[in-house]
Amino acid sequence: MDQIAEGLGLRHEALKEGLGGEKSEYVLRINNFPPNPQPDATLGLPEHTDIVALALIVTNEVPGLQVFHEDHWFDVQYVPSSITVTVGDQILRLSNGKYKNVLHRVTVDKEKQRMSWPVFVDANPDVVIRPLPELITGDNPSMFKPIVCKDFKYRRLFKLPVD
Ligand SMILES: O=C(O)CCC(=O)C(=O)O
Ligand SMILES: [Fe+2]
Repeated sequence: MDQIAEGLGLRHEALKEGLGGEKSEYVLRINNFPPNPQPDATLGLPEHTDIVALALIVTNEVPGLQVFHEDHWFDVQYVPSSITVTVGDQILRLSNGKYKNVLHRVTVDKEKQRMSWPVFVDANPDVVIRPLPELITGDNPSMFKPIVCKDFKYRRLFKLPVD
């Protein structure tokens, strides 16, 4: 988080503070993708962006994560002992669009079981998610309206429009 803040030319703590500081949350999800005899006809997870700030993803040795970039789906290589970091919707909004949320999906393997353990870095539910004031200038007006985190997540989960 500190490095991303630095990449935006901000104080190290700026992003973490924008997520609620010590009250930001870390949630571990365990995904199990059983083998599937028809891998081309099925997805483990359909395309989505994560409604959180960041995902830190650890997987077993079976590849499957794909990210969308410039009109193509790219396989994310499995690298032993590595953590894949993806940017979610909250960082998109806090960074006023400078860091893009990653559209991704998960494919299934014909023979092997895939497992993944993403840790989601999430804002405190009561924090107002808004572009950091340091990033708003005359040339860079705010691209997103402020919204309370729990309302944002509710609207995203139920596919309601969000400004
Ligand atoms: O399994 C993966 O590599 C990613 C999982 C994922 O995108 C998710 O749980 O939101
Ligand atoms: Fe995801």
